[in-house]
Amino acid sequence: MAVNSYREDEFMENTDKKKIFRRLFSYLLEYKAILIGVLLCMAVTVAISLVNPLLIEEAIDHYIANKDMKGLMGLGLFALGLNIIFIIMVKIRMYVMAVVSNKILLRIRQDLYEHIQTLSFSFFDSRPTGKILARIIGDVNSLRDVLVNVVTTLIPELITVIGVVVIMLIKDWRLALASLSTIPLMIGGIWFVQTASHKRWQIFRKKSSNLNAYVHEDIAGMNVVQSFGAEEETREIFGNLTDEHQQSFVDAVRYADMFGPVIDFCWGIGAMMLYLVGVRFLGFEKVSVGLLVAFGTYINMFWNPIMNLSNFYNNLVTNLTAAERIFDILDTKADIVDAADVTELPEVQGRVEFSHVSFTYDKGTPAETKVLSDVSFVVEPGETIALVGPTGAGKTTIVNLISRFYDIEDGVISVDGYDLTKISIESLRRQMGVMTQDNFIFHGTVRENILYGKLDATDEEMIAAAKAVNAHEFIMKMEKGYDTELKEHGAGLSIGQRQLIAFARTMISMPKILILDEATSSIDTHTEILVQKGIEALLSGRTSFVIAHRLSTIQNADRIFVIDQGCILEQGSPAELMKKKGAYYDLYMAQFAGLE
Ligand SMILES: Nc1ncnc2c1ncn2[C@@H]1O[C@H](COP(=O)(O)OP(=O)(O)OP(=O)(O)O)[C@@H](O)[C@H]1O
Repeated sequence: MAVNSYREDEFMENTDKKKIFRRLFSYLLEYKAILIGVLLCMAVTVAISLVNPLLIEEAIDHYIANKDMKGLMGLGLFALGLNIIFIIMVKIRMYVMAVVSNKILLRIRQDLYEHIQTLSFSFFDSRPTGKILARIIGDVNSLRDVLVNVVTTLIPELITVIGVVVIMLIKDWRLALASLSTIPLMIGGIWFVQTASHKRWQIFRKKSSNLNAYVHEDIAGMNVVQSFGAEEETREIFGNLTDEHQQSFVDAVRYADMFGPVIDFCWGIGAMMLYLVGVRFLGFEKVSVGLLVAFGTYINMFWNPIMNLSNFYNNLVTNLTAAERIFDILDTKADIVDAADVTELPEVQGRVEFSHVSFTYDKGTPAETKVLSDVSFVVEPGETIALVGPTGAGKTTIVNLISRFYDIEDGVISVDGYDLTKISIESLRRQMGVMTQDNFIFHGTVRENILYGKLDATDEEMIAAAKAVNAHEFIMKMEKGYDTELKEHGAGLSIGQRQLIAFARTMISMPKILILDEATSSIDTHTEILVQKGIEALLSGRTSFVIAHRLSTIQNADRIFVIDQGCILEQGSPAELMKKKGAYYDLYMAQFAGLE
């Protein structure tokens, strides 16, 4: 059940922006030593920029007023030297911050990727792949500017602003107050703009995510789209989604772009107040030209960083939603996790027991609509169990529960007497082999795809596994044998060939418990007989569960479970069930009637 698709916006809890910012900042703190170096560079640049207006005041009031050209030249050279140091420091700071921010993005992406690997099936069942990709790629990239600007803008500009205010107050408190009289207006304006734009940036990110989800789904299902000639419909859906995306962007930008004019307005009024108070009320006898010029520079030095800070804030508001979405995933707890006191499952014999197991995918579903209700059975080591029954009966669900891909609501599932919730998931899954109809083939060589089952296997083991499932022959016919490059999803291979490679991958891991969920359905009958022989040889003495709609493939099973509506309707050997003339007999006759 998908809780959201490309049609619906993702639900996000309201988060505390300060907390998100602090958390993002904590990534920076891991580079404390480097950041202290950067801040020292910046302290030098801030100090130089604060001294510059004083040099101008000195030049005007002392050297120019006294026509001291020599002194003026000396001061000019001194200013030049300071400003060369300024440029070098800025370059160093920019380079170091680019390296640090990239390292942090890598780390966040790695954390996100590793965390997603631990999440349970229910997480992936409930959201489209495209939306997950949007968070790993797009949202993480959006954080780059925020991280760099925290250090290069927030800290130095704040220091500059405080420094400027202090110097202005010391030099002339009346001019200082006049220049800064519009600060309350600015705070009110920015608060209004950020509140309005943050909501709209959240909507924009959700719309981007929807678009991503749709494009991903559309490309993955391109063969269906083209074979049903549905290009027109998909174009229309895509068009609607891009319209929504674009509209949400325009909406957000409309508010975000108000940051600049608010600052400009307050800056302009502040400058007017400075000259009004300086010239009109105080007069030239109290305020020297040099002081007024210095104040004119300081007022720019105050509002310029304020403008930069507001741009930073704007950028923060825009991208904080990306951080929210990343932390939302990082905070998603895996449903299926090891309890604190789990033990390692030792090497198993393969006895599987279900005791009064009930299960539903949506917790809290009424008893009568449960996917499995009160299922009990015992499978002895080495037994081959075939699960048959109508579509949606619950066969796949039963085998998924043995691997503990989902947790049950009632009852106990155990392997060799070990309750699955009391043993580590890794030690359980390591001893299991699961093959489904649509086994994934990764981009890489045939060898890499097979070795996925056992990374340290030797070439001999790999060839033995491939031979056992009769994949060796067709692999050797490929251009470069085991070194042939396969495309993503196994494009370029027949479905049967993909399954043979997946079989070899499962075989090489030599599982103690094997699950074949419609695994042989795409192999032609001749190959299937060969594969079956291989499987039988490899798995003699191992427990296996085989789900098959083609009843001809399960005639060698020790027992057949007929599953219907989440219950085991009947069970027994193929011969016993035929004799019983119950549900299995009916299924068998329905498949083979007319063939005899
Ligand atoms: N991930 C899921 N989320 C919610 N419901 C699910 C999920 N997977 C299966 N179901 C539901 O659980 C029921 C049993 O599904 P299951 O896949 O076990 O049937 P099955 O017997 O294996 O069917 P088939 O022979 O078609 O593969 C069905 O009603 C199905 O809709």
